[in-house]
Amino acid sequence: MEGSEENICWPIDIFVQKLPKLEVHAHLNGSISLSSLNKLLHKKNSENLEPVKESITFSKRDTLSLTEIEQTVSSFKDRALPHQKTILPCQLESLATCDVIQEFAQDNVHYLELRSTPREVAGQMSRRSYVETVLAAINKSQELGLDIIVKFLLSIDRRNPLAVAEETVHLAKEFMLSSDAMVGIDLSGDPCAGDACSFIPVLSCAKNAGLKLALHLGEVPDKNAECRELLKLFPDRIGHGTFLHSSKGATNDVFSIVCVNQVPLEICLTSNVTSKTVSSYSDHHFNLWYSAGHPCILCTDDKGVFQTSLSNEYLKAAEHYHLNQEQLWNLSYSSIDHCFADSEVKSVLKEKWKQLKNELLPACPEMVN
Ligand SMILES: CNc1ncnc2c1ncn2[C@@H]1O[C@H](COP(=O)(O)O)[C@@H](O)[C@H]1O
Ligand SMILES: [Zn+2]
Repeated sequence: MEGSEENICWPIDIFVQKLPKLEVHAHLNGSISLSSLNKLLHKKNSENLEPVKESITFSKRDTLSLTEIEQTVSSFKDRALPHQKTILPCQLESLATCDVIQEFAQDNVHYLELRSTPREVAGQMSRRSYVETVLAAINKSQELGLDIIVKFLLSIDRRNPLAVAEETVHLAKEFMLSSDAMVGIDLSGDPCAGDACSFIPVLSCAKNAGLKLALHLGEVPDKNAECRELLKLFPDRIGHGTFLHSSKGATNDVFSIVCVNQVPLEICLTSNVTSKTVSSYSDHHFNLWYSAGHPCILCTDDKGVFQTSLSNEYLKAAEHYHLNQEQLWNLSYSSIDHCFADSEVKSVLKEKWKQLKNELLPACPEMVN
């Protein structure tokens, strides 16, 4: 009966759109939508229909292997770049970043953490200028008056050599001194590639400098040894954590470190099912962790590649795990505690959420705070 009363408030698809949301796991280049990509490609040169059509066909498929995702994500925009003779990589990055931020804002995301791997294009863009460009685009979006706070994490791609990771952390340390937006380091890339443990010293250096750590951990099975070592860093959040539950093959010590420390999990439903690291929504680890009261944050991962939105991820949680509107609101609200903003920003966000609550859940006076 309670459920039917809630439905009187808003239909669920409208509710999830109106719900104020936080996005904390979004890879910049995987978040570029097809419409944005199309726009960028046609900005100066209209001959380049081929790569766009290709991307659309590729990403409309229902499932993608992790390797295919890697190829799609990392070449999503790069495939188009050589055709763009009149626009510089930095300009393209800037436009793409602005579009991604605007799209999240339109989806009622009021706080966004973007992450991206600084990359260089010989003779045209250094890793440093890549970081400067994204930060400038973030500043620009803040000046446009969009109702969204944006932060930035630099990604270490585990396929890259240690020297690149060292340069990445060096850049993050340097830019955090001049920009409030620079908040942390992410470890990502093909989860089967490279030796993630070799990055422990550099990750530790980032943490000691005051940068937050969000690590992709246990994205694929049989990585207990790697997870055990990386968990010794006490990451601030875990990306996916698909195989970190004892019932998903994690050893008891690995499982218990995550539980005891209440390390928040960044949950990407569509991404995991599409990339087949999880066989179905009913088999998704979110079910296990959420029902045990473990901190979970719904995220998109690569909204462009997977053609999703954060509203859609909340809708999926409602559909597959029978979360009611009050639970969805609480899930979004509790995510504020796990974001990488300072306590002042968190207070501002909590205030905003509380104000919006009355409009969103008028018929739910029994709601918890
Ligand atoms: C699907 N699950 C995933 N697992 C691991 N890493 C992922 C990922 N999805 C994306 N990336 C990482 O993000 C990069 C693209 O964004 P940026 O160029 O950095 O902005 C990819 O090349 C990969 O390293
Ligand atoms: Zn990810």
